[in-house]
Amino acid sequence: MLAFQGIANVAFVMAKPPSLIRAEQPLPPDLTAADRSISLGTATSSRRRDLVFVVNPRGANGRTGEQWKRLLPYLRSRLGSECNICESLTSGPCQAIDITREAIREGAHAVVAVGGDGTLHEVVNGFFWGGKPVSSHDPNASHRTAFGLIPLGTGSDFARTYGWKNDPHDAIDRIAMGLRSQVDVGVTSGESGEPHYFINEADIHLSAKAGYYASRYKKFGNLCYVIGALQAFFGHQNRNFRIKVDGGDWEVCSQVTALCVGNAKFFGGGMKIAPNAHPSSGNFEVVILQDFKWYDFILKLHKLYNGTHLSVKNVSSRSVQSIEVEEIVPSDSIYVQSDGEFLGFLPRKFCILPGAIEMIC
Ligand SMILES: Nc1ncnc2c1ncn2[C@@H]1O[C@H](COP(=O)(O)OP(=O)(O)OP(=O)(O)O)[C@@H](O)[C@H]1O
Repeated sequence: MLAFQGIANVAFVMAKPPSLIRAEQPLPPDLTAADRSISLGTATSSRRRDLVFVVNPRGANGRTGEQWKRLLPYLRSRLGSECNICESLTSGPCQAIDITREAIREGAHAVVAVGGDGTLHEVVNGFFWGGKPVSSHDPNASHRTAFGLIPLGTGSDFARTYGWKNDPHDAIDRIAMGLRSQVDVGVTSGESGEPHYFINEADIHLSAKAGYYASRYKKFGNLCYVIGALQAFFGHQNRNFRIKVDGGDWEVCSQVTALCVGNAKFFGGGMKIAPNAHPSSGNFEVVILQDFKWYDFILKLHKLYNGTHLSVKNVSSRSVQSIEVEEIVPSDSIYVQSDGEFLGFLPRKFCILPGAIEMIC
C-alpha cells in the first residue's frame, strides 16, 4: 500500500489492488458520503491503473464542482472495472501542483486535471520540481505518469487545439481508451531564474494585461475576456522591444502591442492566436502584433478569432524553439502571463522542452 499524503488539506491513500483508494480526510460537504471513496470495484488484477483526478471545485465560477458530482456515476461505470480512482478537490490556488507531484512520486498512471486552463497549468507545473521532471519513488516503475484533462473551465483554451468540447463524457471516454502522446512543454524564467512551465501559451503586454484583468471577472463566463480587454486598453501604449530567437542576434521589434508564444493555438476564450502551433511540433509559434490601435481590434477581431490574422498588416509569425524578450527602454511594467497566470514583468526567456511529458489524448 502506498501512502499518498503530505499535501495541505488533502491526504489520501493510494493503495495497490485489491485495496480501495479512498480519501482519508473529509472532503468538502458538497460531496455525498458515497462519493468520498470513489475507488470503483474490487478487482484484484495488478493491471489496474491508478488515476488521480485533481478537481478545482471553484472552476468556471463553481460549475466545475457541480458538474464533477454529476459526472461521478458515469466515471464509475466507465472506468471502475479497470482503474483505481482517486479524487482530490483543491481548496485553493497552487494546491494542484503539490497534489500532482505527490501522485507522480507515488507512481500514478495519470493525473487528470478537472477544470480549466488554470488547473491544467498547475498540474503541468507539478510534473517538475527544481528544474527537473518529477519521477516515481519506485526506480523500477514500468510507466511514466501522464496527464489528462476533463475540460470544465471558463475558457478551456488548451482543449480547443484538439477540438475537445467541454463535454466531460467525451473526456472520460478518452481516458478509458488510454491513448498517450508526447507533448512539448514551454519553460520560462524571469530575473529570479526560477523556472515556470506552460502547456498552452505565454504572452506579453496587452493580451497579458487583458488576461490579468479577465481573471477578476470569471463570474461573467467568456465575457470576462472582453471586459478584461477593454480594461487593459485604458492607458495602453505600444512599446519597443528587442527579441533574440534561437540564440541568434538581438532584433528590434518596434511598437509592440502584444507578443504571444504559442505551444497550442488558442487563448482568451477561443481566440486562435497561434493557428500554426501544435503541442507536438517541437516548436512554438510566436505571433507579434505591432502598432495596433484600439480600432484595429474592432476591425480585425473576427480574424483573431478564426485564425486568419497572420495575413493582416503588422502581424508576423515565426516558428521558434526559444525566444528572449526585453524592452529597449525598461519600464518594469510590461505584463507577462502563461496559461492565464500572471508571471510578472519583462525581461523573459521562453524555451521549448520537446516531448517533455505524456498526455492522455
Ligand atoms: N478551491 C479553490 N478555490 C479558489 N480558487 C481555486 C481553487 N482551486 C484552484 N483554484 C484556482 O482557480 C484558478 C482557475 O481555475 P480553472 O482554470 O480551473 O477555472 P477557470 O478559470 O474557470 O477556467 P479557464 O482557466 O479555462 O478560463 C486556478 O488557476 C487555481 O489557482
